[in-house]
Amino acid sequence: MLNDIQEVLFDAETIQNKVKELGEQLSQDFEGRNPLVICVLKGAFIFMADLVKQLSIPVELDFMAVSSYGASTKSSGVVKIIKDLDVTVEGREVLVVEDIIDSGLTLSYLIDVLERRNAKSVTVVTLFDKPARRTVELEADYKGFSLPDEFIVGYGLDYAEHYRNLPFVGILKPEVYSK
Ligand SMILES: O=P(O)(O)OC[C@H]1O[C@H](OP(=O)(O)OP(=O)(O)O)[C@H](O)[C@@H]1O
Ligand code: HPA
Ligand SMILES: [Mg+2]
Repeated sequence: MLNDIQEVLFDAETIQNKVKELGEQLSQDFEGRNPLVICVLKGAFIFMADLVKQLSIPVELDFMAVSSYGASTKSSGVVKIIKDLDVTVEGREVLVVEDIIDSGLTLSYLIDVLERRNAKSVTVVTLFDKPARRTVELEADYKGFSLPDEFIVGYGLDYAEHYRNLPFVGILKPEVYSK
């Protein structure tokens, strides 16, 4: 598995420091707002788990699974809800937790769904951002790291469901997906 990584971009400690920083900022900004924190599965599961441990305010958690990549390094363009929320977002201050914004299609679809369900506010925190790849205009309210236009894996991010368990984030060797 490690042989498939071309270069480590962010080691475990660098990621933890950034997650702590984001958690402290969000705790200040969401003080008194009782946010509903939504994890976008599967990719965001590790970021979500680490981030909520850094929140010092009361929060409620829920999970939603969406998918558009499958076993590809390019978005299919079709975002599918695989698992919906258990609770209603009507009137709630929602914080969406994403691992990465790439084309922006997943989040623009999700934000639209949450707004149509009458969330009071929708805020987005993403750990990674690839601004060069956007096909729809979209900015996260909070972001960890900006990335070059390379396909990355680890810390929740997969290629064909593999590598999610790596504790660091690295660039996948192109020969792995062009095989
Ligand atoms: O901005 P975009 O181009 O839409 O890409 C970002 C989305 O793609 C990945 O999810 P994926 O569809 O691979 O599902 P997964 O989280 O289960 O791996 C990632 O976790 C984001 O949710
Ligand atoms: O670079 C990426 N890696 C893994 N999953 C992704 N989904 C969108 N971009 C990426
Ligand atoms: Mg994926």
